This record gives sequence, C-alpha cells and structure tokens, in this order.
Amino acid sequence: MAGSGKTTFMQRLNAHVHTVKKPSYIINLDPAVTHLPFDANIDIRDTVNYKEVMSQYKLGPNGGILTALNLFSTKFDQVLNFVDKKSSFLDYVLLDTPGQIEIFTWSASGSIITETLAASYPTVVCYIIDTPRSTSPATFMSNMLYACSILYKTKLPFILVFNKCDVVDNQFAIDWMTDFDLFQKALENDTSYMGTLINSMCLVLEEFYNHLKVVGVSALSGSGMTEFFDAVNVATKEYEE
Ligand SMILES: Nc1nc2c(ncn2[C@@H]2O[C@H](COP(=O)(O)OP(=O)(O)OP(=O)(O)O)[C@@H](O)[C@H]2O)c(=O)[nH]1
Repeated sequence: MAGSGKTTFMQRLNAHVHTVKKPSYIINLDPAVTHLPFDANIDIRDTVNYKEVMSQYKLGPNGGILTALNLFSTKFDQVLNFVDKKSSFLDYVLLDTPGQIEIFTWSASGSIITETLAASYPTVVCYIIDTPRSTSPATFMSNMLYACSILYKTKLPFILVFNKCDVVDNQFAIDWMTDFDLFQKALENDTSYMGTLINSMCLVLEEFYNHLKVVGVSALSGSGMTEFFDAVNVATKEYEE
C-alpha cells in the first residue's frame, strides 16, 4: 500500500545483492515516481511520459498511471528480450510497482506483466506491509484481505514482508496469524459492526495464512534481509513444483 516502503525496500534489495555479489537486473514500473534511489536497468519513464499521457487523454493522476502502464505492457515482450539476453548471468530480476498498487494488480497490464514473467522465470510476489500502521486489528485485516486478493489473482508464490520493524516488531502479526484466540482478544475492544465482520473474516483467512511466507524486515536499517532471501529461495522451489 502507499507509503509502506516499497521503493526503500527496493533500494535495500539493490544494496544487498551488490554486497553479496548476486548480479541482478532492476525494472521500475512506476511511471509517476519523481525520485528513484537506485539505478534501474529498465525504467518505464524512459518509454512513457505519464504527464503527457494525462494531458493527451485528459486523465487524472490514477488514469494517467493506468494508461502509461497499459502502453508500456504492449512493449513488455521487448523488456523480456532484454532480460532473456542477460538471464544466464543474473540471479534476480527485481521489479518495483506503482505506489497505487491496485492499478497494477487489477489492470490488464498488471496481469500481462506478471503472467509474461511467470511464464519464463520463477516469479515471486512480495507484499510490503507498513508494520507500525498495522497494529490495529482493522488495519491489519485490511492489509491481509488485500494481500489475499493479490495472491488469488496472481496464483504465484507469495511473501508477506512486514517492513519498518525497526519501529515496531512484527511478532504481534505472527501471533495474530497463528493464534486465533490472540487475534480475538485484540479485537475485544472493538464492539462495532466492523469488529464482528473482522472476527468472522479471520476464520476464513486461516487457509490463506497457510500459503504464506512471512518475514520481518527494516528497509531502513537492513535487518531481515537474509531471512527475506531465504524466503525467496523457498518460494522459488514452490514455483518450480
Ligand atoms: N522507520 C522506517 N521507515 C521506513 C522504512 N522503509 C521506508 N520507510 C519510510 O517510509 C516512507 C515511505 O517509503 P517509500 O519507500 O517511499 O514507500 P513506497 O511504498 O514506495 O511509497 P509510494 O510509492 O509513494 O506508495 C519514507 O519516509 C521512508 O523513509 C523502514 O524500514 N523503517
């Protein structure tokens, strides 16, 4: 979700793969980003100017991002050609998505891009969560439902990345995901209709939790990166199977 730290996490991944000398390729899919704190090998902004798209098609910012991505996805085979040429030298291809993630996950372009990649390479979805902003059961559950919808849409191995663990540790989230009673206890103070709804939903999500890998990281301090790459290895095996 917006502000969860996707770009900072990408920056951290980039720093990590350089440190451990794992050759990687970086693709930026956010046409509206103003500052990229890492060098992208392929940048959507070199192909489409989203402000021009907005004025040409008389769109607002979200429509501009959506259309820019749609235009870019028509050329995604060329992106794949670049990746194919380098693939024997690469350990990872890292893709950063637009801040408005729903534009990516619910658009044709998002499906085209993920399916094209997943048809050729082990592809893993990392869903970045703002841990300090998910400490209330309602925001936690919104995040889980969102993640659940992306998992079932992409049907790809999935890692829940609890970011900003330098501020709040993600143990509370692991407890809530593994112990239904603990989550219910946290919900006790919420007597609104929302509380009742969330209560029934957490039972439904049990099956979803079973399909996830969960890691706690700090994109800022770099903690949790080894665990993250371990989870990527497990997810890669899952993809192959
Ligand atoms: N304390 C802390 N702050 C972080 C961490 N990761 C990111 N931030 C901060 O969170 C804010 C948002 O980070 P971004 O990387 O821009 O988030 P984003 O998800 O890419 O944002 P959008 O693309 O605008 O949705 C920035 O102020 C970051 O410095 C972290 O691990 N710890």
